[in-house]
Amino acid sequence: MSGLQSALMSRIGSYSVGVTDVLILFVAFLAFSILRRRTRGKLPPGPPGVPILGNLLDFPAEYPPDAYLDMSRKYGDVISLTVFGQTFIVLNSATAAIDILEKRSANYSDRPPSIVIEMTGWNWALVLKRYGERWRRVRREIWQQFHPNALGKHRATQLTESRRFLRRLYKDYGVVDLPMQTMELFSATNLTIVHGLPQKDMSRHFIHDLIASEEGFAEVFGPSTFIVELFPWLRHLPSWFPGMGWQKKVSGWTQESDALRDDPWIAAKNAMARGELKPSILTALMEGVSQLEGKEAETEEVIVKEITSSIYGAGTDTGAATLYSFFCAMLIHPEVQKRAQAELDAVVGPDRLPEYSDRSSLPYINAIVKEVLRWHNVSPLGASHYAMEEDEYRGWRIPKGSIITANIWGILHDPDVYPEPSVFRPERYYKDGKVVTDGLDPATIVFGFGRRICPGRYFGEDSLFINISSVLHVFDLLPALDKSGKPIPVVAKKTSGALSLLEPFEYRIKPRSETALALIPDDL
Ligand code: HEM
Repeated sequence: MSGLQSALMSRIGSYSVGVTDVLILFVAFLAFSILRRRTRGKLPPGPPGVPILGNLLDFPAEYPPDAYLDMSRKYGDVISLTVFGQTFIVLNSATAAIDILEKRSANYSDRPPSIVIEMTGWNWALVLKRYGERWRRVRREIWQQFHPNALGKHRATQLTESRRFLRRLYKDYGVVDLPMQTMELFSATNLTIVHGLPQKDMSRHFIHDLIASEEGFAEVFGPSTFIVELFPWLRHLPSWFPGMGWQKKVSGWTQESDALRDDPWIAAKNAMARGELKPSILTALMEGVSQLEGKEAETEEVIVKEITSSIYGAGTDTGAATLYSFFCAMLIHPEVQKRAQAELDAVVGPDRLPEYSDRSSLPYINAIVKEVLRWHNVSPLGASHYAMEEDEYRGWRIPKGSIITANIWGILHDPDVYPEPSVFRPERYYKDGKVVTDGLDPATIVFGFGRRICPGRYFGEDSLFINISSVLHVFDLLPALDKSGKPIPVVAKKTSGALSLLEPFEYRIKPRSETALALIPDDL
């Protein structure tokens, strides 16, 4: 049973008081919905559903993006599902996602309202903020730091952290697992650029905060499925009251969300007090705060914390999970690895590591970056958007308050658009020694749409470029061997969830030569 399905079921199951009232409400509601549907135009097609429950049982039990793509073969690229009067619209083609979420962004830039988000305080994170003044302010500040012309100032840190990553990959091979290695890389890069933390304060503690907060985040990130969303007054009942067990979960998630927001901030404040904080996004923003006093200063400080934590929260595990999938792709496709290394040998040569200035001369590496983003897209359903007003698309009605999901994974794994979608093939975007996307660039899809499009997209791609090129320049990535010395086959198995990871796989790492190994600085 899918998260949404089981949670909605449990909503029904856990409601034990006033069943008759609820039934009357449902019947009245059903009559009202049928009448409204008849008079106000049709919703986009979708499974027919059943009385009362609507499409509750149609929500996919297994990996939803694949199931939505299958559904779209029957009903078309825009499908609708309705549960208790809430319309969910799933967009399964780039055309529909761009038409609705991008071209009509003025109407679709809100996020679904959620009492659980309010209760947990998760709305400090930009990605969950409702559309409005606070969202605009936080987003503007983040964009100023990560638009294409601002990226140059971050590159020295990205390079240093990338070199450290190479060293740890080799030195800690077999001691620290690869998912943790990639998390350390992105965590350290962000904590330096965003918070200005000195090297000695880089702790796995912040990574653990991120991992610990994932369950609660996943729950609030998808449309929230708690009974309190239907009956808001339940939030005022004590947690010992029958049926209020969910409140304990919410309280745990609140603590985890607070820790993710506050821990790097506290570490930065401590480092500042010791005079050890480095110039960073945080120090630049706090300079502005230091000119203010009283309440105004307090409010501004909260905003700065929301900015810095939003970047750390959104930009660490997404990058790490994507880079992890790159390693998997290289083990499965040694021919891609060899072709990339030939390009690196020709352009960069044996005497140095790749630099950002090499990027335009490394089209095959750039094609790999695009294919990594597509092949294992880590945010398969993106973030939900919310229709602020009623709308019409291709003659269908999109009611005000509809929750709109772009099936990013489905769009990027549609065999009609990307033949043999499960095969990792950078050649999809590589022709005659150039990157040619022919309108198929995954980077225009994976980062979402419209006014809510990921503000870290250029920075994310920059990080992937430097790390992918550096790893391939120095190392051969190989499957692990079993006891009899045979390579262990690697299978890319994805996990379901708001952030999709690849399940762990074993690997070996081998320096391409002594000269290549010697390129990794040991004094960083
Ligand atoms: C491979 C890496 C990444 C992927 C696949 C990714 C994907 C996404 C997606 C799908 C969204 C939702 C867009 C929408 O609502 O339509 C998003 C939002 C966001 N991303 Fe990223 N992202 C990545 C890296 C980053 C990085 C490095 C940063 C920070 C520098 C970042 C910061 C954010 C923020 C703050 C939002 C919320 C934007 C808003 O709601 O207005 N992301 N990202």
